[in-house]
Amino acid sequence: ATETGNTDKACAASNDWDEMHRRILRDTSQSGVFLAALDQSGGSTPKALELYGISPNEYESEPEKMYELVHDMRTRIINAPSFTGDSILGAILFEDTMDRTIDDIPTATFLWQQKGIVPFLKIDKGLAEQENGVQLLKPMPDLDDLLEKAKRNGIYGTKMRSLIHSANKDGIATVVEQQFEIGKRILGHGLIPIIEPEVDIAALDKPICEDILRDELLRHLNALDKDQKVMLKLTLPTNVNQYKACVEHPNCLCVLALSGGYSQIEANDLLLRQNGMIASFSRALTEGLSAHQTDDEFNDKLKESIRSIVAASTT
Ligand SMILES: O=P(O)(O)OC[C@H]1O[C@](O)(COP(=O)(O)O)[C@@H](O)[C@@H]1O
Repeated sequence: ATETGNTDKACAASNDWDEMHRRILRDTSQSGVFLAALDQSGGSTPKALELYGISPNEYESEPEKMYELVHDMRTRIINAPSFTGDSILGAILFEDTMDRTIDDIPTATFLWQQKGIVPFLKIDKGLAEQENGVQLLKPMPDLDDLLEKAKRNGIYGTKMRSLIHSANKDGIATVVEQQFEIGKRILGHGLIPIIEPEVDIAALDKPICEDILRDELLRHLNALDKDQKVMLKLTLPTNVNQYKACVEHPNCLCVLALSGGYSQIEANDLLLRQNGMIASFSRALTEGLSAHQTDDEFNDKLKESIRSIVAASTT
């Protein structure tokens, strides 16, 4: 009986994954939806909490409290009436968020079953030191275990962020190579990787970085097998339709845009010019939300932000 039960559970999980995949294929080709990035790591959470009106004094003496506070913020976002699958195609979670619950339901399951939102997991361990104008991903020694855990938790795909600071051809080539190498391991576990080689918006030679990056991305996309599909998550480019060839590439499910430190207005404005790119904003999504707002004020602000980001993601 136990064996049958386990098999049934495994089937249910894989049916859910297939259903999520159908949703991704359908909705990324239509546009008018976007991904919410709710995956600030331990390193970027203090800044996110500060912007939300919670100062480090409130948790400094108890490091674990920081994760509780940021989970409360994410729970408030996810529970908001406007945060549904109608506008939010997917949400990217930090591992700690996946490990926690919302209304006593594991976060990824809650997102999919109660909200119709496809859950993704941030799997990187942060950035290595800068070399050759770029920061590669730090080693991920437990990657295979983490990917299996992600699958058990009903996660559809993953994301990992590296960072490009300047137009160093070798550096950018190494970043993209590492992203695709790990991306193939992720595909091997039956998950869809989001390849995220961010270009720093302050890079002095940003458009040149973006030309080198596009060429490297296409080289690696061209080398994938027919059934190896990935997503890309990229800085909003300087040139209009910079990543058109990636958007149209058969191995690319969709091209997402990160907000990168641009304000919501700037990010939306830049995104509007890029046909086929859809938002996967973190800072530009949570801009203007505060722990000190009433629920009505919070929900109204989030609704307006979601409306504007949907409009910018529609081309
Ligand atoms: O925790 P990290 O790796 O510093 O990433 C911070 C954020 O960067 C992103 O990749 C992009 O976020 P922004 O839209 O704020 O640029 C998010 O997914 C993530 O929350």
